[in-house]
This record gives sequence, structure tokens and C-alpha cells, in this order.
Amino acid sequence: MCMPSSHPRRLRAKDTTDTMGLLLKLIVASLGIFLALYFYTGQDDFNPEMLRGKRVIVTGASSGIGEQMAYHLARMGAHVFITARTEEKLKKVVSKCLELGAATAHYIPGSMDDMAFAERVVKEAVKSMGGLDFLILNHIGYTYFNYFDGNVDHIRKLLEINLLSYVTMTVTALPMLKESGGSIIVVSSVAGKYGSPFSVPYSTTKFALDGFFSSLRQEFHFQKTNVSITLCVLSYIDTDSAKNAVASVINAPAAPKEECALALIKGGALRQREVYYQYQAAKIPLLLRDWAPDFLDYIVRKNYNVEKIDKQ
Ligand SMILES: NC(=O)C1=CN([C@@H]2O[C@H](COP(=O)(O)OP(=O)(O)OC[C@H]3O[C@@H](n4cnc5c(N)ncnc54)[C@H](OP(=O)(O)O)[C@@H]3O)[C@@H](O)[C@H]2O)C=CC1
Ligand SMILES: C[C@H](CCC(=O)NCCS(=O)(=O)O)[C@H]1CC[C@H]2[C@@H]3C(=O)C[C@@H]4C[C@H](O)CC[C@]4(C)[C@H]3CC[C@]12C
Repeated sequence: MCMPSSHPRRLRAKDTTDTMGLLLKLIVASLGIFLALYFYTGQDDFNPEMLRGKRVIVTGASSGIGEQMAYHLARMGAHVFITARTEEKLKKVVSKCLELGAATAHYIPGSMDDMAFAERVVKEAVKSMGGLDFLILNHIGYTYFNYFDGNVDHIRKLLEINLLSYVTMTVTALPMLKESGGSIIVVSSVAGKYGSPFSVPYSTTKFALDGFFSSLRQEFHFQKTNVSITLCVLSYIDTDSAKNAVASVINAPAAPKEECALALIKGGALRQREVYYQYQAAKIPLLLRDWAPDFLDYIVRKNYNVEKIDKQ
């Protein structure tokens, strides 16, 4: 009887390990290709004509990404209705929108810590434009970029501006959006998808937006409500307020606000459930969140010059 020697058996075990390794690499590569195709497809079907004559509200449009969205919409021939607190800035944005080709452009100044104002914005916009196709929720209240200071009242106030005014505007706008088969675009952040140091109150409000709008989207399916909800997950964008707040602390480049604004409008017009901008900075790290959360936390922390915060 011939007993197989231990050597060939070891070789067979090594062959099996090599094959498994190769298979694993193939699976990971195919998954990568599949995800890349899945998340990139759709954007190409966009045509700026989709926005011509559409009636759009943009909040937080006196500066930054909101202002840039207003300009893109104006170039596309939309009716633009903008809001924020600073009237002087809003006036300038409205006149530039008209120069760029907006069908109409109007503004209403006020603060989103007042829910009666949030409701009024929608009602005035509908009166002025004769209906509503897109509700773009983009504004945020002032917050600090530093260690959590224990101030519960700040979190409560920020929740009113960053979350409850979004909810109020959605509730008020829903009948008109149902009528037009319209869309809600909600501007959020990677800080609303994973834990972010020095942004505790801000991150709290952005996670809450995901809870509200992702759950509402589920109910829309059951109710056959033809209103799309696009949640926009942004990485660091080069707006003045973001750069002022974090430039010395974050070791990552900021993406251009003009391109970002266009990506959000495209995603909304195509009725995508989520937009990630910039894709590699916002989406790729998230692939780790459920499978390697400690590793993701470590990568996130690596982006911070924490000594700059400690010295402040
Ligand atoms: N820039 C970035 O790196 C990132 C931004 N985002 C998100 O993008 C969106 C826009 O950010 P960004 O353009 O950088 O911000 P900006 O600071 O440039 O713009 C914020 C807007 O909100 C308005 N606003 C502030 N406070 C209030 C208030 N109490 N009531 C009503 N409006 C208010 C501001 O105008 P006014 O002061 O005149 O009221 C301004 O128009 C936000 O939702 C933010 O979370 C997400 C990830 C990254
Ligand atoms: C702290 C920012 C809030 C904006 C603000 O109130 N600025 C006023 C400063 S000023 O008065 O001097 O002008 C945050 C707004 C957007 C945040 C960034 C974001 O959402 C993306 C990244 C998320 C990550 O988790 C943390 C870093 C971010 C770049 C984050 C930083 C804080 C904001 C700029």
C-alpha cells in the first residue's frame, strides 16, 4: 500500500490557499467594478433642459454651494426662489441669476430657527412661481469646529435650523411636490454618515437628516408617492465658511463648490437616492463603515492635525 508523503500534501494545501487568494482578489475586484459602475451610471443621462421652466426653492443660497446651485439653475432656465438671512447678498444673487437666464428669480430673507418662517418660504415661493418642482434644502446654522463643549442648548438650536426647518419645509411643500411629481434634494455630509471629531453638534444634525429622509422615502414607496428624495453626501468643499473653519486642521484638499453644486442638481434631476461628492472622498471610505469600522475611524483621524485644535 502506498502512503502519500506529507510533502505533496503540503503542496496541495498551498495550491488551495493560492487559489482561494486569487478567488478572493477576483471577487474584490469584481465587486469594485460593479460598485463603480452602479454608482456612476445615471449621471450621463442628465440634460440641462430637464430644468428649463422648473420651479425651484434653494435655501442657504446667499453664499457657498447654495449660491452656486442658484447660478446653475439660472443658466438652465429655471424659476429660482432663494432664501437665507442676509438680504444684501440675496439681492446680488437674484440679479446675477436674472443675468444668467433664470425664467424668474426672487428671494425672501429670514432665519430658519423660526418654523413659521420655514413654512412661509414655501407658501410665498408657490404663490410666486405657481407651484413647485424642486425643493433644495441646503442651509446650516453656525457651529464651532472643536471638541464638544457640553452645550446641550447649542445642539437643540442647531437641530432646529439643520433638521426641523427641513422637516417643516418638506411637510409644507409635499402637496405641491405630489402634484408636480417633484423632487427633494437634501444636502448632507460625510459627517452624517460616520463619526467626525470636532463636529459633534453638526454631525448629530446630519445623521438625523438621513434618519428622517431615508425613512420617509420608504413610506413614499408604500404610498406610491411620486416624489423623489436625493440625499447628498459631501466631503470637504472649498466654500469660504468651510475653509475658514477647518483649513489648518484638515489634511485633505477641498473640492470645487461650482462642480459640487452641479453634481447635486444632476443627482436630484435624475431622481437618484444619494449623491456622493467627491465620490472617492465620500463614498469609498464608507465602504469600510459596516465591515471595518475601527479601521475607518483610524483613517478619518489620520486626516486631522489635532495639535492645531489643541493649540487653539
Ligand atoms: N463646505 C463643505 O465642506 C461642506 C458642506 N456641506 C453642506 O453643504 C451645505 C452648504 O454648505 P456651505 O455652502 O459650505 O455653507 P455656507 O456657510 O457657505 O452657506 C450656508 C448658507 O446658510 C445660510 N444660513 C446660515 N444660518 C442660517 C439661518 N439661521 N437661517 C437661514 N439660513 C442660514 C447662510 O446665509 P446667511 O448667513 O445669509 O443666513 C448661507 O447662505 C450645508 O448643508 C453643509 O452642511 C457638507 C459637507 C461639506
Ligand atoms: C464647521 C463648519 C460649519 C460652518 C460654519 O459654521 N462655519 C462658520 C465659520 S466662519 O464663521 O468662520 O465662516 C462645517 C460645515 C461643513 C463641515 C465639513 C463637512 O461637512 C465635511 C467634512 C466632514 C468631516 O467629518 C469633518 C470635516 C469636514 C470638512 C467638515 C468640517 C466642518 C464643516 C466645515
